[in-house]
Order: sequence, then C-alpha cells, then structure tokens
Amino acid sequence: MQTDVVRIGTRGSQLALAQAAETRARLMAAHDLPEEAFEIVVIRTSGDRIQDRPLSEAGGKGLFTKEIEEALFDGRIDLAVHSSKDMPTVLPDGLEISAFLEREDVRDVFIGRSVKRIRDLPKGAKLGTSSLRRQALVLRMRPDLEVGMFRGNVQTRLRKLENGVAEGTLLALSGLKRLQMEHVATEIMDAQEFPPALGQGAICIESRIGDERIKAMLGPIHHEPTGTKLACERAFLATLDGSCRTPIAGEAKLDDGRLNFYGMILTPDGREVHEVTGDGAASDAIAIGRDAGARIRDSAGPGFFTDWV
Ligand SMILES: NCc1[nH]cc(CCC(=O)O)c1CC(=O)O
Repeated sequence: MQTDVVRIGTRGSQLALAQAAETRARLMAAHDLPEEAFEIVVIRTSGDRIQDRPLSEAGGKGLFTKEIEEALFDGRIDLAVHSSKDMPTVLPDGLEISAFLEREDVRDVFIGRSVKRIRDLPKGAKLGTSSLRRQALVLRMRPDLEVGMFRGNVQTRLRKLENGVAEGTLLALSGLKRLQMEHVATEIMDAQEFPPALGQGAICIESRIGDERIKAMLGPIHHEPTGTKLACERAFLATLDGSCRTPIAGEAKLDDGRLNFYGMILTPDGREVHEVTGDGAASDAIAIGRDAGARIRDSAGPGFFTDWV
C-alpha cells in the first residue's frame, strides 16, 4: 500500500509548506482520501540557499525549481507545488504544469514601520525589497526613496523592519493570506498603479508528462479560469524572455469569456515605463499574451533591454 502514497514535493519555507498543505487538502477533499494518502517531501533549492544577493544576480528564475524538478525526474516525488510567479516560462522536457489552483488576490502590500502608506514615508527613507519590479514601481511613485536589498522569508523581513533596517517593505498579499498574516499589511497597493508580477497569487502543480495517475488526480482540483489567465501571462513573459533582469508587471483578467490583459515594463529606476493592453476571447489566451509581448517590445525599442543591464 505504501507505494500508493502520493509524494508532494515543495520547498521548505513556511509559505511553500502552506501551499503544499493547501494542495493536499484539496486533493483529499476531491478524492475522499485521508491525509496518510499523501506525503509532503521538503526539498532545499538553490534559491533557498542563496541569501546574500538579489536572485536576479544569482541567475533569476529556476533557482526555486531546479532541485524540485530533479526529484520529479528521479521519482522521489510525484508532483511539485510552486508559486507560479517563481516558475520559468520554459520547463524541462518531460515535465508540465498540470494544474493551477484558484488564484488568490494578486495585489502587493506595503508594510510600513512607522507610517502606513508609501506616500507618507519621509524623504529619502529606506525601503527594503529584492524584487526589481517592486523597486521600479516604488521609485516611479517616489523617486526620492532609497531602495535596498531585502531577502529572506516573511518572518525574517518583519524582524528586519522592527530592527529599523528599513522603514518599509513590500510583499504579495496572497502569501501573507496563506500564512494568515495579512494583518501586518499597512497599505494594499492599487493593482493599476502598482501592477503585480505575472503569475502572482496562483499556485501551480508540476508533474511528469504521461503520468496518467497523477493527471487524473489533479483534474478535479484544476481551476480553469486561473489556467486561462496564467496561459496568457506566461505567453507574455515568454515573449519577453532573455530579460530576467527587466522589471515586468501585469495581469490577465477574465470577464464573461473575454480576456483582458495589461502589461508593463520599466527601467529599474522607474523612469521609463511602457504599457500594453490586449483583449480577446478567453480561448485565445496564449495569442493575446504573445501579441502583447511583441507590441510592448516594439514600443520599448531595441535599446530598452540592453541599455542598462
Ligand atoms: N519570490 C518569493 C515569492 N514567490 C511567490 C510569492 C508570493 C505568493 C504568490 O505569488 O502567491 C513570494 C513572496 C512575495 O513576493 O511576497
């Protein structure tokens, strides 16, 4: 019987563990299975090990997925739970994203130490983030702020704030909600002014292509509208690929079978901003994302991706 246990691979951060537990709970409910039918296997990734520099410098995407994908290939795990935001647009041959769970709130939040809102920060105040997108968006609003590197899990970051290492930081509301910590947010950022990372708020599940047992398990927990939005967002990203040091933001929304996409690229100082919109039938999600990617590339011009990297 032991061999029937479904092994769920995940990183070991509290957020990752919460996401794995949520996936397990959905699988248990969908298939009327007990907790013992699943085993959560924690895998340490390079992204967890490297704490001293921005991930964009350490090689960017893939740092949170490589070791987990090796475990999928080895058969040590049967499925892997990821934050879609951390997933590269191209997966290794033999693996696929086989399900998306329903997307959480996509917005970012500000956590201020002594003020609640970014606009109330004193001139020149220090803000901690290691996300190039958040850096660019915040400098676009407040060019006077000093943005410094801030890595580590939510608890570490909050401790750094308490110790006065920075006056504030930015995090995904989805992650805080999954940790039942949304009360620490002091300002919820407007998704138009401060667009999220592509894929933010959506948990995805990766598995081996051709593993029919796992595919059948995941079918009932897949959330189709999230899958459609993410297909568009990932197509947009893939079109801009090769530029993982570019701040990129945006979101696909669904409204009655119509898909609306909004995308933005910025220079890291937030001074140059290019925007794009696209819309069409939900069934054309990938084409809408690709087309938006091609148009924003054109409007930014060939120098945009190379001038400041
Ligand atoms: N890079 C870390 C990471 N990957 C996904 C999330 C948020 C959770 C989500 O997107 O659902 C976070 C933390 C954060 O940005 O606050």
